[in-house]
Amino acid sequence: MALAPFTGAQRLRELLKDPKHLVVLPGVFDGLTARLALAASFEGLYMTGAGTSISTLGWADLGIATLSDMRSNVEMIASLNPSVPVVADADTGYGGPIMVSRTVTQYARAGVAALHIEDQAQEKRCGHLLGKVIVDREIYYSRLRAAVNARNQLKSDMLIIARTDARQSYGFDEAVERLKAAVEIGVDVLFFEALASKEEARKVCQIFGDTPVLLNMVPGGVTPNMTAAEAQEVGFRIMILPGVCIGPIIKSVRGELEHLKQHGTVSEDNGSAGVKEAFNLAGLQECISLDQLAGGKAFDTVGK
Ligand SMILES: C[C@](O)(C(=O)O)[C@H](CC(=O)O)C(=O)O
Repeated sequence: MALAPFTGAQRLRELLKDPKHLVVLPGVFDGLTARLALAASFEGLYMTGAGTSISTLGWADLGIATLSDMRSNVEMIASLNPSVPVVADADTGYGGPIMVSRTVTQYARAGVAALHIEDQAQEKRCGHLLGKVIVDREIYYSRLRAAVNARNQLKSDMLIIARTDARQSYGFDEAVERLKAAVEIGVDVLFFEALASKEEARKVCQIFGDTPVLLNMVPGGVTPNMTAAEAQEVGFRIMILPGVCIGPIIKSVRGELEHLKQHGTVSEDNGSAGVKEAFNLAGLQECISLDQLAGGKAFDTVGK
């Protein structure tokens, strides 16, 4: 709640100045996962669209989440610690250039450090699934131009990331061409979705040299698994792991629910992170201090 000494966008730009540094961003999608990642002191967070769609709407990532669903979620996440950069999924930009412009403006006002816009059609899906429909180059470029123009007009520090999903339908060279045009348009970071091998990954990082390239590490996806050390050695500058929280949550909560159904009570593990720990994780002490500093007495005994 305190004023941030610098914005997330400024911090991300600082981190990207070191060409040898890899910024690792765990995928978060709600207050709890964001708090856990902040407590683990990552340099930044990635707000996954897939996770947001599943957790806030209860539906798969098929272009169902709207600009306002995504903006309200990222605004909440970015507000928890405004100095920590939040890179956010902005899918297709949610429409033509006018909508892309609105998306960029709303994300910038929400405190987002960087957003990515892709070249999938509105009926989009996870970049590692089959049957993706890709829009023509000109439609994609107009999305990116609208994004860069809106950001510049706002005089915002927010970075624009161009994501291409063209690899699957049109091949490696077409995806590279699209990203080359994206650099000309003025984007800051490149996101080559669903790289098919480590060799391809290395080639992309070499082709784009100074322009930072982002790696999307999806377990069980098309891209071979790489550790942070390997990704850094290949030449990536940012690594997002959209599934790092959602997978374990599904597994452990499902197990716990099955236990309750079978035994009529929670498992021994269930209380391992009690309610107090959960509240502490979610800023309990910070809120008590804030109240007391203002002369409030309401929470004096809350922790006793
Ligand atoms: C990066 C991504 O856009 C996301 O929503 O997090 C997804 C991740 C996923 O579906 O696992 C993607 O399209 O890769």
